[in-house]
Amino acid sequence: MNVVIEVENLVKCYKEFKAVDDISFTINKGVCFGILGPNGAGKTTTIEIMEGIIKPTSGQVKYYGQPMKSEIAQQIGIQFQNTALQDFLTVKETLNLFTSFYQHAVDHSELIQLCDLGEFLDKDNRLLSGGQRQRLLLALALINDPEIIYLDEPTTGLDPQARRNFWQLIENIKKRDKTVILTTHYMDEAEMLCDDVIVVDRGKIIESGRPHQLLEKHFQEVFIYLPSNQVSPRLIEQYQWRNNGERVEISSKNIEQSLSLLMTEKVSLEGLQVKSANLDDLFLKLTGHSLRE
Ligand SMILES: Nc1ncnc2c1ncn2[C@@H]1O[C@H](COP(=O)(O)OP(=O)(O)OP(=O)(O)O)[C@@H](O)[C@H]1O
Repeated sequence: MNVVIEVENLVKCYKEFKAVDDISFTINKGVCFGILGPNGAGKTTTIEIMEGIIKPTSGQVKYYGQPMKSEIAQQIGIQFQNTALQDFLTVKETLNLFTSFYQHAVDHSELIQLCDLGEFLDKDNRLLSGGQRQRLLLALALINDPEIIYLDEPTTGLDPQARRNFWQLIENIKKRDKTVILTTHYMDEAEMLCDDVIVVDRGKIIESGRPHQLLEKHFQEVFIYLPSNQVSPRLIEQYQWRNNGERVEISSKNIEQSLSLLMTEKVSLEGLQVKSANLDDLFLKLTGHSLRE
């Protein structure tokens, strides 16, 4: 696979504080690459250095083996977390305005379809819902038909349905062989969209790879859940199951064996749930603290 971006030993200090602490990774063409981590981990600082918006204290970022040049900047699209949209302009007028900034721009009808803007083209920017605003910001990031697209926490603050709609748009962009770099602290989003991820905590990469490979590497077990009132304290103590008062968690390396044990012990299986580990569980395991803390 072609390497598009190489990040080499990136460090960013704010006085004594290291917001980014010696980070290195590569991104291949056509992948959706996730930079994951909790608030303050250093995700935005890292991608702002990659985008050329801020300078690193040391280290470098290469595009196609070269330091960033103006021709490469033309191939990059950025959806910022907080882009100020012009008041009193409609969505259609905003597309026209941004198109005028570029020599080459994508056909509007294609963008409108790709980002699903059709229903609110004549709406004033100030009246857009959160999801509509994010779809417009995505369209603006795509207006110059970039090869590389940066999305910084694109679904933060959206309701679950709007998040899912947005994921579909990103899937559509991925199908066009674009390279997408996504920061997020939503692990379901990363699992759904990302081909490769780095997990960042306190400015350092603590794990990297394909989401499903990371989960296979770190978890051989699945989790079985039962309502607490169905499991006797004797069993909980004997098998050292976790009990949070509402439900009992049974970590199982062999689900058939665990289920037959429960049946032998005459535990009711009503309301039983089985869950595989996800990236949230991985983060907790790696750092000892949850992503949402
Ligand atoms: N200009 C600055 N001056 C001083 N400290 C800064 C500056 N910018 C960022 N930081 C600090 O660097 C650390 C990393 O910030 P960054 O915004 O990169 O984190 P993040 O992972 O993107 O978090 P979030 O999910 O909240 O956006 C934070 O502790 C932040 O307070």
